[in-house]
Amino acid sequence: MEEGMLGTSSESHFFEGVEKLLEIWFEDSAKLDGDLRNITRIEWEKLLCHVKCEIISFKKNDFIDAFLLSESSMFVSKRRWILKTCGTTTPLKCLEQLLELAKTQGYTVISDIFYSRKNFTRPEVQNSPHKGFYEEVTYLDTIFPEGRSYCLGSINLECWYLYTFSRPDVKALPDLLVAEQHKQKDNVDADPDQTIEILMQHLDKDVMLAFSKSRFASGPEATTHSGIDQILPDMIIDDFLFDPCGYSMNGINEQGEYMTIHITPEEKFSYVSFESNVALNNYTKLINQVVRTFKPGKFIVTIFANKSSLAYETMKELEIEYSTLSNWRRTDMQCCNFPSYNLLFAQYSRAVENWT
Ligand SMILES: C[S@@+](CC[C@H](N)C(=O)[O-])C[C@H]1O[C@@H](n2cnc3c(N)ncnc32)[C@H](O)[C@@H]1O
Repeated sequence: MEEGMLGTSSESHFFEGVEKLLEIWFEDSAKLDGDLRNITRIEWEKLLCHVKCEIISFKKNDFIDAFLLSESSMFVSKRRWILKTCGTTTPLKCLEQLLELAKTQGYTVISDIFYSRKNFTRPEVQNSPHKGFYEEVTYLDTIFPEGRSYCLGSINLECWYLYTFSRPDVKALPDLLVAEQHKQKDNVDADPDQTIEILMQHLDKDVMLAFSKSRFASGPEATTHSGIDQILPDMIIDDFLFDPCGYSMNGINEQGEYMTIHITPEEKFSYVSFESNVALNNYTKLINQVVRTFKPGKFIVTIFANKSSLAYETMKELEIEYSTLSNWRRTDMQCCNFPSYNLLFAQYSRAVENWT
């Protein structure tokens, strides 16, 4: 019964768990009280219509507003906006509206933008402009003429795409540029920032059973049973269990950090993503815990760290330590230095069946 429930009941059933991830940082606002969190829920709902998803839950603290969406999550801080959406959503289509909303808060200059995603399992079911990375880049280039695009990993197998630009590389949108690009380069990275993503596939069938309505009635039950609440225990969790299966959670803590996990448990296309900006000087323990919680057959890790972050100097150590773990075979590893961020990309597949 349970096997059938997470197997495909109809051969045509498919859900693209792989998310499109947009993160935008604005330069300090020209308005004294400028804050993206002043934007009303109604405005966000209108913006999300362009993406084709809805808000299903909301939690906030003094630092961050966390929206759980029908297809993943949105996090809003004073000058940073993150949108992560899966399925056949169209997040790039809300960009122009986002920039208009940001302008109402005095945010007219972008300091960093990151658009990234893993290769889709079924790119042919996506909607424009997400039918391929080239189409996405062409669309982004019409808005940000100075962006740069990259592909990490193996272009003919598994890969991860990134479109980015950072000041001082890039200016703001031509029509939104204000004349006050007065910050010195030394101040650009005043806020430490790091983001880790772990994108997992071929997940353990028994672990995935927890993320279905036939097993648990609610998100909190699945969170506790699976051990998700132990990954970063200081996070206040907002979780949701979809019917008949599927799970999403956001966590926020008093340091203004977030975590988010999204689970597509169907056996034929199982996928779990973990993302957090928690500040750690070594991510090995966190990666091990996430991997032990979900038991994937393969996964990708990406870590972005700017020059002020704890993680910046230790990314290389992480790589050395983690590649020595005997359970995993590293199939790819690349490091990139961008103007204000370092990026580590690594891909692993399970070498042995042993989960100890
Ligand atoms: C919870 S969302 C999470 C997607 C996320 N990007 C991931 O990591 O897989 C997707 C899962 O929920 C299921 N689901 C059930 N009802 C859904 C709905 N109304 N909208 C989106 N997903 C739904 C999908 O079949 C899938 O297993």
